[in-house]
Amino acid sequence: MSFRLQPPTTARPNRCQLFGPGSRPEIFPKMAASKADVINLDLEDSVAPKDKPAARANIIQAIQTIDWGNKTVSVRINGLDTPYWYKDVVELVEQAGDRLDQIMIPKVGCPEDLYAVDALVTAAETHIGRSKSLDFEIIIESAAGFANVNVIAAATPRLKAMSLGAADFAASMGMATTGIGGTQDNYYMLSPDGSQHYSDPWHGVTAAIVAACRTHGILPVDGPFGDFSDDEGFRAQARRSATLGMVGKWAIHPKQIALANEVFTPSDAQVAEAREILAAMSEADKAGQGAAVYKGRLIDLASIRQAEVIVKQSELIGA
Ligand SMILES: CC(=O)SCCNC(=O)CCNC(=O)[C@H](O)C(C)(C)COP(=O)(O)OP(=O)(O)OC[C@H]1O[C@@H](n2cnc3c(N)ncnc32)[C@H](O)[C@@H]1OP(=O)(O)O
Ligand SMILES: O=CC(=O)O
Ligand SMILES: [Mg+2]
Repeated sequence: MSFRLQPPTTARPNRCQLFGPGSRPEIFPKMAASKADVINLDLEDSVAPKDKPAARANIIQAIQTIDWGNKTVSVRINGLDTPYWYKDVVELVEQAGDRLDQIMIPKVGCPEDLYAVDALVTAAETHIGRSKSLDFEIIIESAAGFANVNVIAAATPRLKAMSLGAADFAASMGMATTGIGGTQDNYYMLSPDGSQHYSDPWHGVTAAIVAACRTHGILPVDGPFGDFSDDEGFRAQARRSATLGMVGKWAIHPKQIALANEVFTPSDAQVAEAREILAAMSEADKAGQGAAVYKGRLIDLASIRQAEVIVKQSELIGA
């Protein structure tokens, strides 16, 4: 560990973020009744330009009137390259009330994007005397976002979570695909025997997001998987993200909620093994040893930190 200690990551369940267009208020009660940890009411790309004002009004009314339980309630605003975002911010802060926990800022490319939104949110909060400070989450979904992810992660203490947006990311990077996440047909390695092995085109940016997030105590989240008919494709993508350190994944259809919760909730077997490792290391400590053998493999002080990740995650979720 560096002399500069890694801060603890925001402590909240964030296994599944369920999205719904702000222009479809009839689904809001279903979203509230779902098993998603985070609700993302959308003002951005799932809402047609002519519907933006009505979507804002729908969302503000729904935040005030629907019982969202203990979910994190977040609204995705429009990007800073549009004429919509400032009204999104001002109307939400001034009218939505304290049940609004967070706004999601899409297509963030540099820390100054967050500085600008922070300045506007701070002014609006001060103007109305809002007692609860609004949190931010962002989407990394551009070449600039990828290139600047580390400085973006340090931009404001409001920032609590960061998602990978595979669709816009692919477009911005000029990737030859129309798929939203998952395996891509042409991204494979050829084995000596001629068989194809698929690689993960999202690996680089995923690892960069996780590193930036963990450095600054922010939750790293995997974004959308577009083919909601492909459960196994979703699971495979989510398992890769979880293995790399992400804490959850978006659901763009209710079918995907259970899949995300399944992958991002540590299994009983994982938790039991983590507890056994902690117990074995406790015994080793009593015997004056820093290393021990568990099921035929080395465990040492780093194994304690690895096991604690799983135990803490299960305790946070209450699994
Ligand atoms: C790349 C990105 O930016 S992704 C993020 C932005 N995109 C979004 O927010 C899209 C979110 N998803 C949706 O809008 C919708 O799920 C769609 C368009 C994909 C599919 O909608 P539908 O055609 O209504 O789906 P479908 O008929 O399978 O719905 C089944 C049930 O789930 C409900 N439902 C659909 N979507 C949602 C949702 N997001 N949340 C809660 N319930 C939903 C339907 O109302 C329906 O309910 P019912 O059984 O009571 O009638
Ligand atoms: O906003 C999400 C994306 O994939 O683009
Ligand atoms: Mg996007």
